[in-house]
Amino acid sequence: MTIQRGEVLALVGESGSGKSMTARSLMRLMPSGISILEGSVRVGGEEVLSLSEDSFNEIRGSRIAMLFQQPHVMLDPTCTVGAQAGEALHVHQHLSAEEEHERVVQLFRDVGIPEPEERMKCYPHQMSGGMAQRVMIAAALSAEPDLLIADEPTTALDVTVQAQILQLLDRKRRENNLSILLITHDLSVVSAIADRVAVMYSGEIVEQGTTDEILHSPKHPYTQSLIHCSLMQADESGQLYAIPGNPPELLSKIPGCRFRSRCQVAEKWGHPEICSRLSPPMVEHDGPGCCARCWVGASDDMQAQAIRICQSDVEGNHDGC
Ligand SMILES: Nc1ncnc2c1ncn2[C@@H]1O[C@H](COP(=O)(O)OP(=O)(O)OP(=O)(O)O)[C@@H](O)[C@H]1O
Repeated sequence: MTIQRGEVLALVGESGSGKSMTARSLMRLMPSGISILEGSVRVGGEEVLSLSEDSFNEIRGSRIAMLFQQPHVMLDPTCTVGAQAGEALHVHQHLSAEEEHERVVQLFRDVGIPEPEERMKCYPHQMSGGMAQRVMIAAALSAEPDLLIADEPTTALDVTVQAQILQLLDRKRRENNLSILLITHDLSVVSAIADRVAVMYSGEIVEQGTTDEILHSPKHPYTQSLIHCSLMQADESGQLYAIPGNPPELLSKIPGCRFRSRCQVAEKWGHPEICSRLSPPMVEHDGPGCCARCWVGASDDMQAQAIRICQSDVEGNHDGC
């Protein structure tokens, strides 16, 4: 994924597809026992995956910040919210206690927390979910990061508070030219705030594009099914649409497309054996940055080559086209 300055990229996909783990990997906040085996993370062109833990600490919280789903779970119940919101300032900007206090008051005011001086003295349990999330946003933005990773920031909130928090994030993105990676499975949130969307399935990005293209003209069969599900439409028998089957185990290595066993498009397509045997290529559609990992949308040449490989019954490790 690439996120431009001031852009909101939504990362969507069903539960368990690996969205949160991807976000945590960017921050190097994986659960214990999990490590990054391969890949690359660049911030403003600088590769940060190879940095030492000390060097990465300079970036975490200052250039990349993270906002989590349940503010009451993430906030420390034994510390005042003012102290917690000032922590990144303390670590990264080395302000005096007085300057830090002033800055937190400003931040609280900026994110819409009324009576900030008073509220700073509160403990998390004394705040509503919406106010606690505003504290988290103030804390995350305190060191003026370039990128905010927001993992389901509104899922635990009711719809009116959800709209306020989205408005706040949208305003901060415009004011600070902030880039946001927004993780969600709520497509109404995507349409409200995202510029572009990346769709994840079973640990892989299977499609990327502008919000308009993904929501109104999705190319990948999984994205099409996801949007169909979100419409909550019942069929003639009154059944709500659901994607049949379950995703494969994330760590399982399976030949071909990971969505194959649930894909209704492959069934109707003339060459489903390709989908079962060869890993699909990422195919560009409708201009740069819009692409889908599916054989059905591949060029005639790519499909012909894949058919030849399948027909010649070569069993080697064909990865992609
Ligand atoms: N790259 C990976 N390598 C190995 N295991 C992974 C990887 N990504 C995710 N997992 C495993 O899959 C589980 C689900 O991943 P994750 O919580 O990131 O999914 P999610 O899409 O954020 O789901 P939800 O929407 O329910 O929060 C993780 O607990 C982890 O065990």
